[in-house]
Amino acid sequence: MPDDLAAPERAPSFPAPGGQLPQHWSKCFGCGDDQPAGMTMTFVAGEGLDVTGRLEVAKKYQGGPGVIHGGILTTAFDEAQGMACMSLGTAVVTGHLEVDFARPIPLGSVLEIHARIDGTVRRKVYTSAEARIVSGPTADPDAVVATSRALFLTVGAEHFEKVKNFVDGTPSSPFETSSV
Ligand SMILES: CCCCCCCC(=O)SCCNC(=O)CCNC(=O)[C@H](O)C(C)(C)COP(=O)(O)OP(=O)(O)OC[C@H]1O[C@@H](n2cnc3c(N)ncnc32)[C@H](O)[C@@H]1OP(=O)(O)O
Repeated sequence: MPDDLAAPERAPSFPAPGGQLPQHWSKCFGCGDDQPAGMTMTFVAGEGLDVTGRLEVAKKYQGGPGVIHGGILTTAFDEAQGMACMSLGTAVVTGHLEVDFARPIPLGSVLEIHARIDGTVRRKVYTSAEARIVSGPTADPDAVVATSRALFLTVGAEHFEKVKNFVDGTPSSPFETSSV
């Protein structure tokens, strides 16, 4: 983490604390409601540059016997930290993401992921997040079961222009911050 982090302003377009965030794109595997294979994560805005996301760990997300696949949890962290970046009011993409898997997460759990922006340096947005099981066989809202850090880069519309011929569906942008 660099020591010259700036503390960005929360964008006026970002929902009020406790407000539901709209999906950033209906075909998104993480949050879209028009993606049959997707995880349909939902998010609520925090007080600052942060969000709390919810994921129901369905049977189809099994990796090892009885537990969530590590890639699914990684995707959930990507989505949650990306949604926290929506508080900037600027489109971002993931540049780097890392996850520490601290405890097994059984199928049937409901995960809450709290994600935040820690600061920015030029176009670089540094984020972090942690996951807790709030419902299910091993629920303990005080225990952190996994943590993540990520680096997002702010991008302009030209980033998505390069791949526009491969888009499946009609792009929508509820915050007017993202081409997808
Ligand atoms: C929005 C809501 C939720 C979304 C959740 C899901 C998000 C996603 O999954 S996005 C899809 C996955 N990500 C992608 O497809 C991105 C693919 N990568 C790229 O397009 C490019 O590498 C991109 C845009 C990240 C960076 O490229 P570019 O814009 O040319 O940046 P570049 O000029 O090289 O670097 C800018 C700065 O970032 C740094 N940087 C870039 N990539 C990295 C990296 N992987 N690790 C560390 N630093 C990096 C550079 O060192 C540079 O730092 P500095 O300002 O100190 O010199």
